[in-house]
Amino acid sequence: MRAVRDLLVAVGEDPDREGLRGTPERLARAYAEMFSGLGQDPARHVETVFDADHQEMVLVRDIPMYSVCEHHLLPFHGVAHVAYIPDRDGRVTGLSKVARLVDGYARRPQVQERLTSQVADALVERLGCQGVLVVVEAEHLCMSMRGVRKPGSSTVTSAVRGSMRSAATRSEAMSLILGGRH
Ligand SMILES: Nc1nc2c(ncn2[C@@H]2O[C@H](COP(=O)(O)OP(=O)(O)OP(=O)(O)O)[C@@H](O)[C@H]2O)c(=O)[nH]1
Ligand SMILES: [Zn+2]
Repeated sequence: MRAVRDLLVAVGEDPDREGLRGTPERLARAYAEMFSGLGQDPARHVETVFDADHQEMVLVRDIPMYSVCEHHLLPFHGVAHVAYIPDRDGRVTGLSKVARLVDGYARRPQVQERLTSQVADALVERLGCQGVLVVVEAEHLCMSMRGVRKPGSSTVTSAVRGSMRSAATRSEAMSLILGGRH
C-alpha cells in the first residue's frame, strides 16, 4: 500500500486528499483479485473429468477474458475460444472448468501469446486431449489509451496441439468458432 501512495506522489497527486485516501487499500484489494491466478495451478480445474464416451470436438466459445499486460500493467480484454478433442477413452471436463482454466491464467501479469499457449498445454497435459485449438481475441488498453493509440484494433492469437493440427479438423473448429457471427 505504501507503493501505491508513492505512485500517487510520483504522478503529482496528493495521496491525502479526500478522494484518494482509501485508494491504496482499494487498489491492493483490486490487484489481489486481478492477480489471483498467481500462486495457484489453474490446470487443476480440468482434472475434473467425466466419462462422456465422446471422442469428437467440444468447443466453448466466446469466454469473456480480462487480463493485464505485463509490460504496462494495463488491461487487455476480449474473448477466448477453446476447442478440444477428448482422450481416446472419451473423457471430458466440465464446461465451467474450461472457463476457470482461462481465468486462472488470465489473472496474472501476462502476454497474450503465453496465455494462449498455457491454456492449450494444460488441456493436453492434464486432460490428455488428443487435440486442442485455443483462439484469443483481445484489445490491449496499452495500445488504445496511450502509446500508439489505436483503439478498436484487436490482436488474435492461436495455439494448436495434436490432432487439431490437421487441416480438416482445424477448419471444422474455426468454422464452429466463427459460426453465428455476422
Ligand atoms: N507480443 C505482445 N506484445 C505485447 C503484449 N502486450 C503488450 N505488448 C507490447 O509490448 C511492447 C513493449 O514495448 P516497449 O518499447 O518496451 O514499451 P513502450 O515504449 O511502452 O512501447 P509502446 O507501447 O509502443 O509505446 C509494446 O509494443 C506493446 O504493444 C502482448 O500480450 N503480446
Ligand atoms: Zn501493454
